[in-house]
Amino acid sequence: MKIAIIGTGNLGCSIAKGLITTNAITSLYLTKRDLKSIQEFDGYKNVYLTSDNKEAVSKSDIIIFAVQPSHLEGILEEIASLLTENHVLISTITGFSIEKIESSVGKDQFVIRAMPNTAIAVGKSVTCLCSNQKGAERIKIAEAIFNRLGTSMVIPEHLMQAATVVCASGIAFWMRLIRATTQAAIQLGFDAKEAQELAMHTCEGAANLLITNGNHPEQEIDKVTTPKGCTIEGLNEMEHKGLSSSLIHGMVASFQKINSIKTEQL
Ligand SMILES: NC(=O)C1=CN([C@@H]2O[C@H](COP(=O)(O)OP(=O)(O)OC[C@H]3O[C@@H](n4cnc5c(N)ncnc54)[C@H](O)[C@@H]3O)[C@@H](O)[C@H]2O)C=CC1
Ligand SMILES: O=C(O)[C@@H]1CCC=N1
Repeated sequence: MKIAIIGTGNLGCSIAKGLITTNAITSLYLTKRDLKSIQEFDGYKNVYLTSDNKEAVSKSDIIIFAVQPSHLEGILEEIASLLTENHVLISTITGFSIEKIESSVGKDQFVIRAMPNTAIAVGKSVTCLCSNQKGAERIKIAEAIFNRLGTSMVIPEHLMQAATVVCASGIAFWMRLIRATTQAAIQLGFDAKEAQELAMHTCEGAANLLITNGNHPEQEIDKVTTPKGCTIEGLNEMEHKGLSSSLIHGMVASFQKINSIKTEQL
């Protein structure tokens, strides 16, 4: 696959790492206005760094956009005349609708929106996908790319903002939970390195139990909570202090922020 990433910042670098380590490319063009911060990719076979978006587009078939929302429209205008019937356009841009992309490139291009997360760098992203009518013919290609880099789910476009909160911002939310459990483990006697190792592997184990067994979290909780034991004591104290409620409130606030940015700035 001849892939270009337009805007190699935090997410673009994560996607590039995932694509390179899984050997998923025939060629990979990485663009950024200032190439200094992406020199780590220089020297990889078939990987090209350029600040020329037009060159990247004309030499690639699959174009992944990973710039800030305010930059996308200008870039689409810049490259629109170079697009052919073969190009598949994949936008990871938060809050930028298919309709708005089509207003720059037309309805006859394959347009796909993808919402991955930074775990794509290690092949563990869950990526939500949707497409325009034409793009439905190429959604399998997008699924193939993102399934190599984790898992994917095709969803209706109206759920893309929610997917951003749950999956993309979700990485930051889970990091905070891991950090908090690490801090607790230090207070309970482990050194910082051991504490983080215990916290992150416990988190991985919990997620894998659900992924492998397909159970509801409460079924797994029931296996751990000895009556009158320490687990239920801790869980109930966390709930008295609002653990579930604060997570839900935080995610709803995040969702409201995306929707307000959409109407104010795009
Ligand atoms: N960071 C994340 O975890 C996720 C981000 N997103 C979305 O991905 C997009 C990028 O996010 P980040 O990587 O965090 O932002 P970022 O600011 O780290 O990266 C954007 C990059 O685009 C480059 N850029 C700006 N104008 C350009 C141009 N004309 N040509 C080429 N490159 C240009 C910038 O130099 C920068 O490196 C955003 O729209 C965000 O909503 C989506 C899912 C997850
Ligand atoms: O925080 C943000 O607005 C972007 C979207 C999802 C991850 N980063």
